[in-house]
Amino acid sequence: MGSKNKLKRFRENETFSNVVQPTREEITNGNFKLKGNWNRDFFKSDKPLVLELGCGKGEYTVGLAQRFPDKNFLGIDIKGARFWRGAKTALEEQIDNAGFLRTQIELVDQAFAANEVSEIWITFPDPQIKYKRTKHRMTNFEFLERYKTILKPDGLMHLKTDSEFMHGYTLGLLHGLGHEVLYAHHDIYSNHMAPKEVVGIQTFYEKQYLEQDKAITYIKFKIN
Ligand SMILES: C[S@@+](CC[C@H](N)C(=O)[O-])C[C@H]1O[C@@H](n2cnc3c(N)ncnc32)[C@H](O)[C@@H]1O
Repeated sequence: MGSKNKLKRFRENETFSNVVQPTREEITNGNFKLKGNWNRDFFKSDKPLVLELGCGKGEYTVGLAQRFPDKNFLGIDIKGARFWRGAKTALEEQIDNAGFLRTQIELVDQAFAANEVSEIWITFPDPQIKYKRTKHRMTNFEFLERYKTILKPDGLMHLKTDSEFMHGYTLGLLHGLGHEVLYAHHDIYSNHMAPKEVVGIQTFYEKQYLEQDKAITYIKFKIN
């Protein structure tokens, strides 16, 4: 995408009522107004709050919001020019239970209060395979701890990825840490038992992997 197009999207994001773009300082200074108040002040409705981390264009945020009007969905990504797509679609189609937050996933435990979140979807994260990149892997121990602080005690986690490495790494970690795996499959489109929302929504990255005939994996789990 050209830089002119990006700038246009950045400007439009600023006018979108369903987009929040706080500075890092606004989140980390301890006074972030939306922390603990996402339903009351942003969605203006009291429903279970579901996050999509690394949402890209926001296919899951928008797709799930359409399928589950009784929940609120917030897509999070650092790249505003990407989620512009999902935000614009949600506005045009008047999907008022979908929104977007531009921030670093590392800050989730400062952007949300304890027990504020009911579910977290992680969709096609970069697997960060190299050893030195382990700290950026979105299901590593530190990230799981962050998710745990904001999730309700019975909160659900969903990981959808094409990466066999990410799938195996996460399963191993969950097993080792004694977390509860509720469902796992290494090739969801070959499994007729796969949950509808897992096979019924395809993200931008996912479509490219499917064209390359790659298997798509999924894990649903709880963090104890
Ligand atoms: C491989 S893409 C997947 C996007 C989308 N979920 C999809 O499946 O099409 C990973 C996304 O995560 C975002 N991302 C990666 N690390 C991040 C971080 N630490 N904080 C916020 N966003 C991040 C990137 O900007 C990118 O949009």
